[in-house]
Amino acid sequence: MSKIPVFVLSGFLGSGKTSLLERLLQECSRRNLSAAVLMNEIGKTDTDGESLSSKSKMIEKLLDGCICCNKKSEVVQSMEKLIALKPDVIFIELTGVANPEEVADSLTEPALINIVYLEKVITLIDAEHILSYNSLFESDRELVQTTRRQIEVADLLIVNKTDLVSESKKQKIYKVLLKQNSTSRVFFSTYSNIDLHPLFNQLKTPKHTIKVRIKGEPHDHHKHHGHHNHSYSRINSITLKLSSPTSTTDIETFLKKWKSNLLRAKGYISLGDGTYLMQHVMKRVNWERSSYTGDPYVVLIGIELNEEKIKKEWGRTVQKSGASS
Ligand SMILES: Nc1nc2c(ncn2[C@@H]2O[C@H](COP(=O)(O)OP(=O)(O)OP(=O)(O)O)[C@@H](O)[C@H]2O)c(=O)[nH]1
Repeated sequence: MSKIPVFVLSGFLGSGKTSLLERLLQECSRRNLSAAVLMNEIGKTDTDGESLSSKSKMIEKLLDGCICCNKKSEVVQSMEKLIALKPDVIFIELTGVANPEEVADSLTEPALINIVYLEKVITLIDAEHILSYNSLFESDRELVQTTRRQIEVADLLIVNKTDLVSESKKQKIYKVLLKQNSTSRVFFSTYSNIDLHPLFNQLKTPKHTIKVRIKGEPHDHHKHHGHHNHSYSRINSITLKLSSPTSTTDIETFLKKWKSNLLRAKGYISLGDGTYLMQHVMKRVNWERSSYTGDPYVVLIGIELNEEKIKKEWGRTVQKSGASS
């Protein structure tokens, strides 16, 4: 029996992993390949899963924690559930603050090693923000280290969001990436739109040996005297609910208040004329009409977000919207 190829999709918060996953699922369906997905979200709620559930029926979700830290023990169980469905290929989308090595390591667990193999670690790079990570996260060396490892261990680097940067910035990013990982192929894209043929054509010759190819120093978290190499350091997430329609201005004003502590926010929000998927990466906000019918919510992911303060401010924002709607 040939082993099932596993693609690990890595990259910092908001870099374009889900956009790539959607393209990969479309390509699988075009090729009549059944695809299973293991999704991991730091928060308790799963915004991306809503849009993906129409594209794959084989989805396992690990919420409220990071697959490479406190959820690591559950990876094997989730993978076994997916394997039982006999997919042709499995995609694992990591949280933006996960270290892909840890997941690669999980695939070598006895229960999985003879059934799956790591085909590729693909790391998405947010072209707009990558060059500011060092200064943005200067107080959090662990986070800087994680973003570096995501680049260093990648088999394929996709510099995404190139519509938001100049040609000279693209060249600068390319040079930085080459320094950190000289063997990976580098693609430039918008909305994670790359030529997927080479990725799939290679799958015609299934491999029979596990290939957990980690570049650089071998990493063994057991050597850290029992201290697991956590990737998400001081990152936390907060889920906020809202019952009445609000406005984009109120939400965006609320989001701005948390400045650089807020790295990512997403959720389904009802505005006057229907429900929207709101996506916020660093300072940029996108609103997209959605057919979501569940209860509206927003998830905030950031560095040491002050839950009490945020919930209080949210209360004021929601009340204001409620009063004016
Ligand atoms: N301008 C622009 N926006 C993009 C591009 N790619 C993705 N986005 C937007 O960036 C936001 C985040 O994209 P996702 O694909 O959800 O990123 P992600 O890495 O899965 O995000 P998380 O896993 O939630 O951290 C969404 O609003 C996308 O529509 C791009 O190339 N250009």
